[in-house]
Amino acid sequence: MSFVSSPASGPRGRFVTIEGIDGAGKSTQVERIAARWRDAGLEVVRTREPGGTPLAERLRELVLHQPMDTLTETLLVFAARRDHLREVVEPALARGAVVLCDRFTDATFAYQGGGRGFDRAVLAQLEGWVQQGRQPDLTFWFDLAPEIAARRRAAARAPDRFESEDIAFFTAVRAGYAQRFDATPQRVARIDAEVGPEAVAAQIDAALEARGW
Ligand SMILES: Nc1ncnc2c1ncn2[C@@H]1O[C@H](COP(=O)(O)OP(=O)(O)OP(=O)(O)O)[C@@H](O)[C@H]1O
Ligand SMILES: Cc1cn([C@H]2C[C@H](O)[C@@H](COP(=O)(O)O)O2)c(=O)[nH]c1=O
Repeated sequence: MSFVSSPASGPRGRFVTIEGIDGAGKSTQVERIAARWRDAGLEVVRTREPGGTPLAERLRELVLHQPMDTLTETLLVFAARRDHLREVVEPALARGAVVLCDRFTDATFAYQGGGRGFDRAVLAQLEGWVQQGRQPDLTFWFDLAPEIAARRRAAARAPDRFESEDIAFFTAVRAGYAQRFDATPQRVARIDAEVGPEAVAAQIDAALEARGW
């Protein structure tokens, strides 16, 4: 397994993202995915959005905990993303690393677009400006019923601004993910996240093996 292409074309890493509603079980799996590539000798950069740089982590604190309107929320997640891309993601991909990122722009389409009802055409414009064409090579979509995710969250931690939202919000976020992924099915591996951690891990392995990764 090598993600590094010939010297003539320069190194090229892989950008892998993990998505799903809060409580889907992403954090539970991420280190296992990273270890798979690390064990194969690859550099793995584990990161997250919003966040991943000192500036973006400060913006994350605001987005998760300060009251604000949806336009402000949207601009802050894209501002955090711009810094993260420039400082972490693009340099790592240029070195030939695997970047494993907990959430990316699909979350903006799902949460701000689906959950908050923000205009998707504006999101698409911001996406173009901020990302200059950068998209994940592979996205794991941890999909499960919002009721199950809510029970998991309630048992795990105190809620932030998003986690305090009701089932209707997370139903809209889930639909937002489904709509977003309809447009790019080839880059998305849907994971049935309602099953136990071992069964989730087996689906991830199968998706990677199906891609020769
Ligand atoms: N497959 C699973 N089956 C049952 N419980 C799970 C499973 N995966 C994770 N959990 C539990 O559910 C809770 C939420 O999991 P986790 O923090 O991994 O979710 P998450 O998707 O990272 O959430 P968030 O996006 O909000 O950070 C934790 O208590 C975790 O132990
Ligand atoms: C990238 C991104 C994230 N969000 C929301 C989704 C989650 O509720 C939080 C991040 O918390 P996590 O525990 O790290 O998953 O932020 C969003 O609304 N829009 C985005 O673009």
